[in-house]
Amino acid sequence: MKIGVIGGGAWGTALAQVAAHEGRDVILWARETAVVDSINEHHENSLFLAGVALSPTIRATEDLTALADMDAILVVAPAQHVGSVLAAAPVGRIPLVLCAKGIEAGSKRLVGEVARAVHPNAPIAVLSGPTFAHEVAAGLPTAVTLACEDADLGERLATRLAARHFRTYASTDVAGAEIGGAVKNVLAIGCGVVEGAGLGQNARAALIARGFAEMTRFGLARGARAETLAGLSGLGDLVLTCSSISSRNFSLGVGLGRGDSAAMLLSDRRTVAEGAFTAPVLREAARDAGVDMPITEAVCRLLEGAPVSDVIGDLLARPLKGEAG
Ligand SMILES: NC(=O)c1ccc[n+]([C@@H]2O[C@H](COP(=O)([O-])OP(=O)(O)OC[C@H]3O[C@@H](n4cnc5c(N)ncnc54)[C@H](O)[C@@H]3O)[C@@H](O)[C@H]2O)c1
Ligand SMILES: O=P(O)(O)OC[C@H](O)CO
Repeated sequence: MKIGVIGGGAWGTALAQVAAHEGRDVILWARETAVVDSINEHHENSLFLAGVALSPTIRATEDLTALADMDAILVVAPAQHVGSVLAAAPVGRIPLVLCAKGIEAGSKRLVGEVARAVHPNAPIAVLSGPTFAHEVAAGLPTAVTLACEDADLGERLATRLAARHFRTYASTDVAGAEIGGAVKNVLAIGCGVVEGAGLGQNARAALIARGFAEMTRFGLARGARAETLAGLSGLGDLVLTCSSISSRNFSLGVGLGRGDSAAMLLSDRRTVAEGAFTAPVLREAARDAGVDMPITEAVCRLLEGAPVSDVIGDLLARPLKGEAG
């Protein structure tokens, strides 16, 4: 099976490394010449995944047409750029496995909806779950959801993308897999704020549980299945990113919790914290759907510069309600 990867960040590189197991050929498209040169000359992505020795069967390119005869393409550009990058890619009927976690600003579309609009003939799958790139690249045990509406294709992709340390669990709930991954990034910023502001571990656990309630309300309103939201791509990833400073979203929140501005925290990053872009569009999408998402609203206010004490005070001052509400 010939695998193409679009995106030479940490996650695209780690997935290329998984796909290259057993000596399989993989072509990775990156937009940075430095990434292409680093992978081809030194078998390392020194910009985004430094220190990991990559398989020599991974070939990098800046030419999207090199992906024209792939059996599947993993799409690992940041969510806000998937549309523009895919528009330039020769996809046709090649299955696209979407690995970005976010919602497109402006259009409010999930990444799958973006991909379908650009390449209506390409089958769509979503790969998502608790997956820090550096752990996957190091061969540490990891499990993901592989969602595809076409169950047969989903099973084939799940089988072919799995490796000994990389377990894929097939699902047909594409929206559920996407929504879990997009929403958890926003909630992870909130958990980082709790950490940065020193609000304690009780508060963090409460935010994870009530954040999961928000994710579930929004997901069900958008056609996701509850079991997907409670699975690897939803709750599993929420727990991971809300518990570790390795998460870019969590670490952004830590900075906000300490009183730094989002503009300052985002300005010196080469890597992407998807939740910062997803939060405002998720807030809009939730309002459109009539879904109450107070933690998402709070994260938006923090990103917009509201003082931490005001935002936390307002969250705590909300009227008491039943847990199921
Ligand atoms: N890193 C992880 O552990 C991890 C794990 C699972 C999913 N993801 C998801 O994968 C996606 C990619 O994240 P990453 O961690 O690989 O990225 P990264 O933070 O390591 O690198 C940034 C990436 O953004 C790309 N980029 C920047 N500006 C761009 C533009 N204008 N057009 C196209 N691409 C542009 C860069 O080329 C680079 O590939 C995100 O949606 C992320 O949430 C990441
Ligand atoms: O570093 P983050 O916060 O983008 O999280 C990376 C992955 O999404 C974890 O599954």
